[in-house]
Amino acid sequence: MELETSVYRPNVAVYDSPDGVEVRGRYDQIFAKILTREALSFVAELQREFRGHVRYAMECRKEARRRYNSGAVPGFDPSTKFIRDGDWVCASVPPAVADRRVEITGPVERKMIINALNSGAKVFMADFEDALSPSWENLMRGHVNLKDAVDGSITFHDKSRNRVYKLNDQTAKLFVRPRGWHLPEAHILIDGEPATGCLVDFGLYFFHNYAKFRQTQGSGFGPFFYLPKMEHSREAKIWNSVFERAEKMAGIERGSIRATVLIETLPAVFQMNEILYELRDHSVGLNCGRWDYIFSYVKTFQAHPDRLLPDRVLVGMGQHFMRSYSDLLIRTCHKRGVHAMGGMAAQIPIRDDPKANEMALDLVRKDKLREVRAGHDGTWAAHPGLIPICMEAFTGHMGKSPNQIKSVKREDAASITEEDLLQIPRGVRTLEGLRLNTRVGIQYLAAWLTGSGSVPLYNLMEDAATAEISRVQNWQWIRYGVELDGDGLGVRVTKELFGRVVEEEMERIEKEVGKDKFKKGMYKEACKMFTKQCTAPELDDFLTLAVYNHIVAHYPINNSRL
Ligand SMILES: CC(=O)SCCNC(=O)CCNC(=O)[C@H](O)C(C)(C)COP(=O)(O)OP(=O)(O)OC[C@H]1O[C@@H](n2cnc3c(N)ncnc32)[C@H](O)[C@@H]1OP(=O)(O)O
Ligand SMILES: O=CC(=O)O
Ligand SMILES: [Mg+2]
Repeated sequence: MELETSVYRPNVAVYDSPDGVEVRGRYDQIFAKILTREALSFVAELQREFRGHVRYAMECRKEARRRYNSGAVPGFDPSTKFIRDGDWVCASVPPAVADRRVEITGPVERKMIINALNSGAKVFMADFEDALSPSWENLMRGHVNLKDAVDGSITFHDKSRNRVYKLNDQTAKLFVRPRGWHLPEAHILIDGEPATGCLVDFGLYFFHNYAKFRQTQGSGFGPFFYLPKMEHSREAKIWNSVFERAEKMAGIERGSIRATVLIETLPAVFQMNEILYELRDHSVGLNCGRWDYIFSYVKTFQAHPDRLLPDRVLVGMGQHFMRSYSDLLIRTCHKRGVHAMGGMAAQIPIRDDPKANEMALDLVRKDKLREVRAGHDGTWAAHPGLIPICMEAFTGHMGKSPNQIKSVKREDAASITEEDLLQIPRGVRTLEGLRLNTRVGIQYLAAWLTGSGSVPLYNLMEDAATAEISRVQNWQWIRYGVELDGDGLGVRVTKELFGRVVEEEMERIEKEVGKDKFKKGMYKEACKMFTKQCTAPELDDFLTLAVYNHIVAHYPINNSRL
């Protein structure tokens, strides 16, 4: 089926909502097939049952932040030592997803979904999170697209190239990543309050797709999910209860739904066993979400000027704290019988420069070889052009074995300590680092405000997680007036210096994108928001949360901004 959403006509129709549910997003008859009364009732049930737990978990995050801001550092919890020392394992891996050596990721856009499912990767992670700007249109179209993908009818006609896209016979297995616990969905009010974004993403997708998915993709299991940005096992416990609730509603066996949790916050690295334990009947492993992890390192240590990061480009997987995190994740997952997934290299193919392209591909190759040799069971690719390299690295090492869960135990990683996991990354800070953060942060935000959540910038993939690093690093350098020690000039970062950098980088952006695009785009608005966040007295928790209201469009009353 080709997707044709209708043109906006005010006040023509409203969604058939159950009591206490108000849909304030644009009406579209295609969206109405997703926002059915029954599906909305299911989302409302989830919201009513779990909102108190979510609120409490978010309060606990704040409390932890207060402790870190008063000088504490994250560490292993003595009260859950019995879980870390225990001999338990997670439920066995569903055969349909035993082999996940290469997973492609991408936003829930129609053409990309088809391309990703046809890409030759074992898994496609369809993203409502880092790679998606969560506007009403993007979210709802995403649900329509996923429903068509799961029932196999999805097509896309690229009119400019007169090319029709449809699914191959063999496709990747679908995982869906809902938003993090912290993001609201302002277009759906439940009992007068914005719904929890991830419960909307999960609830709508699960409701419409569980039956078909289990028949056609999961061989009796599923649907499958990725769970982002958790900081504590209590958050995993909520997901586990949500899954049980959904299984009950659907009348399917407990343990049908499976999820891989991204370990992408610093506090969560000390909770990996506990997170798997909470989800032990629903787990298919953990993943090294390296970009958010770096962001989280800065955020966690926002009040620790002795733990400043060097230039963003220097904080790679070779840094001791990053290697320790990946090694401990592998050991933990394999001890518990589940996948230890690697992460995303930021390089993407460079079409117009063969030499630069070869260098970029070589960096990806090295990153994937490091992962598979360390014991990871699979990895992420940002672009279909990277799949052959990732496949080659993993298959070259694993051969026909679907994974390394049983073969690589990494007992040596048992000696990894809190100090290893927190070790300050080494490297210098430069003016070019400040400039790059600024240039990338502004352009990413401009894209996000106009509907694109993942973009190519300077031959790298940029999404919400990588943009966060740029933002918080700038904030930290300004806040502590750091010396740009890599330049050898003794220059310190001040608000005035940053102001000049912003001006000059805006000029550069205008030159690079062209006057016309610059004028039509939201660069000036993005610049204002990014500058405000980088110079704020208190660090905002999330870039996308702070600017979310700018993409909220309420209908049918008027197209208001909250
Ligand atoms: C930190 C994290 O959370 S990582 C996970 C979240 N991030 C992501 O998922 C990023 C996914 N990747 C992307 O969005 C894109 O690859 C970008 C933005 C980085 C680059 O996009 P572009 O420059 O437009 O890619 P490019 O023009 O080379 O695309 C070529 C083709 O590949 C397709 N393609 C590119 N990336 C993907 C993808 N991830 N999935 C499916 N298809 C893709 C394009 O649709 C295009 O198809 P076509 O030839 O049929 O028209
Ligand atoms: O979600 C992945 C990450 O690296 O962040
Ligand atoms: Mg992430």
